[in-house]
Amino acid sequence: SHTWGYGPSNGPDKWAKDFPIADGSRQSPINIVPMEAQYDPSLKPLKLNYDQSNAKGILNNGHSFQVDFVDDADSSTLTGGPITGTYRLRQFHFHWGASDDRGSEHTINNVKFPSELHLVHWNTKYPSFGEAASQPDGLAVVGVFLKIGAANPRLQKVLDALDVIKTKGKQTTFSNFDPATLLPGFLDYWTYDGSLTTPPLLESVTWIVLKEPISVSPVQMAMFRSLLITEEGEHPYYMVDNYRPPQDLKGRDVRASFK
Ligand SMILES: NS(=O)(=O)c1ccc(C(=O)NCc2ccc(F)cc2F)cc1
Repeated sequence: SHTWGYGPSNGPDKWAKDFPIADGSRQSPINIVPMEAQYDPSLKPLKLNYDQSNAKGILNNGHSFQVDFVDDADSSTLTGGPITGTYRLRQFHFHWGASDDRGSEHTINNVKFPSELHLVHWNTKYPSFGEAASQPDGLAVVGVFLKIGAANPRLQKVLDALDVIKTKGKQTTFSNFDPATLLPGFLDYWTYDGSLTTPPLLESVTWIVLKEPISVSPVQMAMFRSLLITEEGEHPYYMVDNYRPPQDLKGRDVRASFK
């Protein structure tokens, strides 16, 4: 069976065939309209406590690249914000475009950013990521927009590792990296109930989308686009436009942590 992707024959408009939840009631991403978000004074500040020694490896999975973390203890956690309890960092990854005018999954007033970072966490009330991924309160993903500007030195360490994971299935060790260095100065956020933005599109994600973007330079964006979705030896296709467009809100509320 041909697997899902972002091309004309296996892209987001085709996913509902194999994953009917694609047409569900709490799908992600969404377009965020700040004027329609409700300020919720009961929302707590986000607490992201990451241990840089938990970084394990970096992998090209054929539709993005991700940095995986050791998640067998509460050493890299997300607490506070809209969530109750403790969520453990599992991995972070990005989505990006073929050009700087697109690439993010969430949009703000229909404005697309060139890329979006996702920090994926799972609720420790469940025994594993896989278990949590099937629960309505199982996952929490922090989304961070990347905006074209000055080169981002903290991002550069991740990008420098890409040349050894060019093709699908390649991975290498990646250690001593604190993903908190990728976060903007202020952690104001919007939050809503949503889903994974790639198959299996499970409706288990509390989304926490930061208002403040981080910077990325055009040269750094070109490094994202040098990755391949194809395996070594296959005809090469570049990994670009690996973003799902915004989905219907279907009556959901979007809350803001700030006025
Ligand atoms: N872009 S996003 O942040 O919304 C996102 C985050 C994680 C995953 C994921 O882990 N997929 C594989 C996967 C692995 C195990 C499992 F049980 C479920 C499952 F989706 C997919 C999308």
